[in-house]
Formats: sequence, structure tokens, C-alpha cells
Amino acid sequence: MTINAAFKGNLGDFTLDAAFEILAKGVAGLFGPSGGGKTTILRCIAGLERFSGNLSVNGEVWQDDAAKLFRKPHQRAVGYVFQEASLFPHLSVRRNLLFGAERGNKTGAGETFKLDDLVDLLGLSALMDRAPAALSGGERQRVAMGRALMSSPRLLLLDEPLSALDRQTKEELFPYLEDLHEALSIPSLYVSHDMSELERLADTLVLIDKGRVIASGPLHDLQADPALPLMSAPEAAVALTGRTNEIDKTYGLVTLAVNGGTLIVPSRQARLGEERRLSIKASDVSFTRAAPQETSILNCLPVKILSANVQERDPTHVNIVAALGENGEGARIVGRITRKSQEKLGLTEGANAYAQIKSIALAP
Ligand SMILES: Nc1ncnc2c1ncn2[C@@H]1O[C@H](COP(=O)(O)OP(=O)(O)OP(=O)(O)O)[C@@H](O)[C@H]1O
Repeated sequence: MTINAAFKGNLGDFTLDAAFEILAKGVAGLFGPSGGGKTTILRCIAGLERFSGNLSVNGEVWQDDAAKLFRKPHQRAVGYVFQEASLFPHLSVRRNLLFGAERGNKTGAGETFKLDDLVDLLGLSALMDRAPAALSGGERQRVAMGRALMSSPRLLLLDEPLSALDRQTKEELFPYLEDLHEALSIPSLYVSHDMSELERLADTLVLIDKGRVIASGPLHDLQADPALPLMSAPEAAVALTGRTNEIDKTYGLVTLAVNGGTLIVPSRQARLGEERRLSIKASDVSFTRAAPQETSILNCLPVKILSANVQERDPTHVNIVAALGENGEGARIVGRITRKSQEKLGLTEGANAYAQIKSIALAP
């Protein structure tokens, strides 16, 4: 599914002038600093805010100013999940979910989900007769997701669905989001200013700052682009997807085949052939010129250096983008090292090297 959006307008002093075209297959993350306009874009897509512009979702035109076309919110098949679950307080969990289905019947739209399937997927079976007031924050958010999905949306809009939750509850909710992502084919737009959430969930990314789109595309491409601000963030990282092709039960390790190499990762539970995503932090990557021997580091992968850029906020650091494989044909990773080491080893564009990544740093 492609989302083609362009919105222009003002909210008080804030100016939005954002345009993007994104393949919303799976989860597309809208990422950027607070106040940049992410929620406003989501509201424009849902039809809750009317700015001038255009919007088409999978070829269906929802807004076209030139043609004076603007679908009202109820004519857009979207499911909306807010920061704080807005459930009907007087209705049980079951009736809240069924309310979603009724709404869906009116908009008539995307894939129809069976109540039982969603209840299983979101782990709601023990909660069905409870009132929202008797639910924890994480449980409320799970019901809110279920209700949004019961309306058979073509597009799911999630506005920082985890931001009101404490760290532990967030961790508890993640597996549900990951399962939804895997089990349902519904495209989602997921707003967050926390990159660690999007690293785990997003396939594509739209970067928003001060009301403008600064880049959009596959998550991995944007993370490994030295021209974008993601790389200079302290927590810069690259998400890679791989398949388990070996399980070492003795040591609790699995081998993941990723594009251009293999990585050994700690894991207590694994199935052969399953797809896994992992995040490699720039600060966990180091480099050597010769193949290291007798090292405790389990992952030493041949790479080709693609770029080396001095970190703007701290010129003693250098961000190195390297592609896996001797010929640099594989996935890109990012390593942050001192400028001293970078100069000493001559790690410049075109150089061959080995990237070292501690397995422990890749623990889920
Ligand atoms: N009703 C309003 N009137 C005036 N200004 C508004 C209104 N709603 C939002 N704004 C301003 O518009 C800007 C964009 O807000 P928006 O909520 O879209 O940003 P955001 O990127 O989603 O931020 P956050 O991550 O903090 O939720 C902000 O500067 C905000 O203060």
C-alpha cells in the first residue's frame, strides 16, 4: 500500500509543510522531535484536521483540494489509537471491542478480524467482562488496539501508544505489537519520538522536523545515512533482520544469517529458520584491519568502509558506515569510534576491515 500525502497549514505559530510518499507495508514510523508535527500529520490523515493538500491511500483519494474533495473522518477507514486509551468507561472490554466492529460496519472497509482472533492475539480473554477502570494502563492500550482493529480499518494510526506507560509495561506490550505486526497484514503509521520503539517495529520511516519531512524510506537506509540526524544521536543504531540457521543450546546462542554475513546472538528460545530483528548500536561496534585472533568477541565480520564522518557534536568521535562482506555487498552497519583510532587504522572510504560486535551487546 502506498500513502501519498502533502499537507500545508498553520496551527497558531506552527507551520506544517509536509509531503511524503511511503510504501506502508507493515509499520511506517513517523519519527522526530517533540512538537515537529507528527500528531498533526496523523490527524490530517484521519481527517480530524483540515489543512490544504492532498492525500491518497492505496490509490484511493481521501483529499484533493483541486477537486474540492475531502472525505469526512467517518468516511476514512482508519483505526486510531491514541497516547492514552480512550475507551468508553461505561462499557465492558467486550462491548468496547464490539463498538469498534459496529463502526467498521458503517465505514465498510479493510480486512475483517474475528473477535476471538484479536482477543487471542492481544491476550484479552480474561479481561472481557471488566470495565476500563479495572484495567492497567497496558491492558487498556491492548483493548484500544483491539477496538481500532475491530473496525476493519485499511490503515491503523498509532499515536505514541506506549508513551504514557512505564518502562516495564512498555516491555510487556511490545510482544503484542510485534505479534500484531507479524500476524496482520494491515498497514500502520506509528508516531513516536523514541527510536528504540521504531527500531523494533518499523519497516519504513518518515523523519519529521519543524513541520517538514526531512527524509523517508526504509528504516535501515535512513539509519545508515550519514547525512541524516539519526546517525549523530547518542543512541545511533542500525536494525538488521536475519534468519536463525544454527542453535547452540549449550551456550544459549543462535546464529543469524543477515544480508552479507552471520551474527552470533544470545537467545534462550529460538526456532530454526525464524526471522529475527536485532539492533546494532554504533557504540557497540569496533574495527580492526586484520582478522582478530584469540578474542572474546564472537562477531568479527569482514566489511568495506563506505564513509567516515566526524561527529558534529563531538569532533573526537567518528561515525563509520560499513557494508558487510569483503566487497561491501551486504547490509550496512554503523560504528562510532574515536578519531584517533580511525586515523591510526586508516579507516576511510573503500578500506577493508573487520567489524567486531560483542554478542552480549546483541542480547534481546
Ligand atoms: N490547537 C493548536 N493550536 C496551536 N498550536 C498547536 C495546536 N495543536 C498543536 N499545536 C502546535 O503544533 C506543533 C506540532 O504539534 P504536534 O502535536 O503535531 O507535534 P508532535 O511532533 O506530534 O509532538 P509530540 O511528539 O510532542 O506529540 C506544536 O508546536 C504544537 O504546540
